[in-house]
Amino acid sequence: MTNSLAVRDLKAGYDGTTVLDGVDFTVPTGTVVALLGRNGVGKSTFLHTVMGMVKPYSGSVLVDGRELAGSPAHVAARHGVAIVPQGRRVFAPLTVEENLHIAAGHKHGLKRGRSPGREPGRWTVARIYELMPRLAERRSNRGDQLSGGEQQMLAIGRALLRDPRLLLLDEPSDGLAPAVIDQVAEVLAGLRGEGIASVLVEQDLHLAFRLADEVAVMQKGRIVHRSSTREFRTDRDRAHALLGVG
Ligand SMILES: Nc1ncnc2c1ncn2[C@@H]1O[C@H](COP(=O)(O)OP(=O)(O)OP(=O)(O)O)[C@@H](O)[C@H]1O
Repeated sequence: MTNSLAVRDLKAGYDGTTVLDGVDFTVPTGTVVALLGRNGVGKSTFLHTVMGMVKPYSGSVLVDGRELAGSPAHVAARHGVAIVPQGRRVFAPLTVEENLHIAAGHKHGLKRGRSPGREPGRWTVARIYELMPRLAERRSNRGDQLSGGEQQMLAIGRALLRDPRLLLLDEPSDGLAPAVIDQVAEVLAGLRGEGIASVLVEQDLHLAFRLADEVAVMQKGRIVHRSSTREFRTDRDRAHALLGVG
């Protein structure tokens, strides 16, 4: 099986501090891998380093076989990496429609109004509305008039419009009510079959277990456990020891 993402001995941090202390991590093509771990172990830093927002000290980040370690985020974006950041940064003063068209514009070299049709792996604003009808209903609302769940959906829509082959999701459930988490989970589950590999950083274990094929656990900037989701969720003692939860 090929890997969409293969990270080797990645070291990174901020101003000389070490946060990632030799991370080895793979995402087989078309699969979802949940990256779990207690607060502050370096999960967001890992996503930011893969995306090119944090420059690594050393190590390798292969995306579809191409070395991206140390490349800036726009290069990673061009090679099919997209991130849905924690806190779902959408443009507050712009409408849903404008937010989506800006993301789509990046892809089409700012040639607006052209629809590339329904090619597999190609996302259009119309397809985003199909996947998330709630966004279609709210298309004229500004980003800051949306609920947390709607903002999360908009952030997911913006990332998809980059046609990612590797999607980095940073705590999509953060700050959302359980019923809303369910809606977001349904959207993410709907991406199955789209050929997108994902890294899902998530504190909500129910969501992680529902979406992920495999589970990795980070402690102190290293991956200390890797298994199938099925194996991990049935081994409560291990989950408790690694994450401090039952
Ligand atoms: N921009 C930054 N500048 C300096 N230090 C940072 C920065 N971002 C994160 N850190 C530090 O890096 C360490 C790891 O943080 P990170 O956000 O990657 O952890 P995390 O596992 O994602 O935790 P959480 O679930 O709380 O987001 C922490 O000690 C944090 O304070």
